[in-house]
Amino acid sequence: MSNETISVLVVEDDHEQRQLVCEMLAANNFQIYSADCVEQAILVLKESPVDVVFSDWKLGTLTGLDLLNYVRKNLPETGFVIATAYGTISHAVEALQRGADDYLPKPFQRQALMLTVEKAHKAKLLRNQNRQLQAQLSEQKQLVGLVGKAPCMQKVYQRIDKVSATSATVLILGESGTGKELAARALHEKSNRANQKFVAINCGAVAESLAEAELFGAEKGAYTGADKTKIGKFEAANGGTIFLDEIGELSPSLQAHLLRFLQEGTITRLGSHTDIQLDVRVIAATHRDLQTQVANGDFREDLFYRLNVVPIDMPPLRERQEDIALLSEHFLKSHAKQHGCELIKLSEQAYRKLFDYHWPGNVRELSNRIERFVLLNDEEELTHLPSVGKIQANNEKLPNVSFPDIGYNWDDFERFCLEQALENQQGNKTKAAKYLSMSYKAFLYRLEKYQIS
Ligand SMILES: Nc1ncnc2c1ncn2[C@@H]1O[C@H](COP(=O)(O)OP(=O)(O)OP(=O)(O)O)[C@@H](O)[C@H]1O
Repeated sequence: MSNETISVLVVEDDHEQRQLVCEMLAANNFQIYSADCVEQAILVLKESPVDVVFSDWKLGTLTGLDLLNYVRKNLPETGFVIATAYGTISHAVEALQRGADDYLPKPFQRQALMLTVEKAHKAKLLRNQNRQLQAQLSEQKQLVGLVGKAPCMQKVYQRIDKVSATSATVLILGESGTGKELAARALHEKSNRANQKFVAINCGAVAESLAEAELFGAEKGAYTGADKTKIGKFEAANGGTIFLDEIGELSPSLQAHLLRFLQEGTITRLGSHTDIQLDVRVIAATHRDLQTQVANGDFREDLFYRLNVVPIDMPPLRERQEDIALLSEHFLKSHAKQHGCELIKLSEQAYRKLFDYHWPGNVRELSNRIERFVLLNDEEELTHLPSVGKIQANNEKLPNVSFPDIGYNWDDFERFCLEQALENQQGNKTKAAKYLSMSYKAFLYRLEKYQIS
């Protein structure tokens, strides 16, 4: 390794020793700074941060460890070597534990001194490189994160920024496709749990009979077919974040379990009596109006308040028209890359039509439409968007349902629609999903939810 530019601060209270070490290093073309105590060393470092600090353990009233603490706190990348007296191996161990790169027992040979200083310098370069890579990575994360500059999105970013440093429970509200899951991931990635797991679960997509085991785990034999212990999503997320999508779909019994976790930080696996303490941040989301669900008695009020500590509202796309061009460009690029297609541009007329559309499926719909455009390169197809007028006209085609005064159970109604659609299409699920203008996956979710076979 070239040592032409390596700068070393030698900290030693014994004048002769200091002189000797400095001379040895200078003879090998290191750039030398020196100090005889911790205080002076700090002054030197403030003026000229060096590549490596070579410090004696014993320095008057303070020790090399005090200097090491200062360096790790204020100049964390700097290499650090500590020289220890013969027979004081415990000092060496302590220094390594506190972040020194190496230690050198006294007395030492010139060669050993050179090797250890070079080793500390290498460690410094690695830390430096690591920091640069981390910075690049977080830049890339931003690129795959939330796109949008509208003032209502700025508010979302500010909220995310403010709460990401805490472990507060967050409730993300907004229509389907507005980016609730993306916001939850952004929150996790900005938090100090970023290196831990982010576990997402759609509460509406798990059959009720399996939901407890899925979320909280189950002991072997807890239910038919449980032939081994199952770790639930909460346990899997320990140390990290759990994202509970469609929280409004949670059954009353699971609402009680979740409330207990939020109050006490513990869960119990199905079939067990032992509490398990966990450290999991909860982010919940829903496209439903939870307050109405509370008023209707479908959602526990106490749980609602526990979840609603910090609400984040994801604005619908029609309320941030200024972001449509930005998002379109983003999806043109990302889908072209994903499918290995040429990057194509949209005409001004096409953009105008996109701006005028009301986007009931929000950003997801825009992404899907642009993806189709990237694959088919058919601008006419992309801009052939149903107008608001047409949607209203469609309302006339709705079946004439009369609602009884005593109210109506939404779940019964949904089940009724699913069964009718299946009957109408002679049990063909693909056709029934199409009949209800629903994706096949969404249709299957609901069949499973209502256990319609
Ligand atoms: N601001 C945004 N920037 C870039 N992509 C976005 C943005 N918002 C949403 N998307 C994309 O739109 C799609 C839907 O987003 P997401 O799943 O986060 O929405 P959601 O609100 O959780 O939907 P649902 O309520 O249906 O679960 C995803 O592909 C996501 O990457």
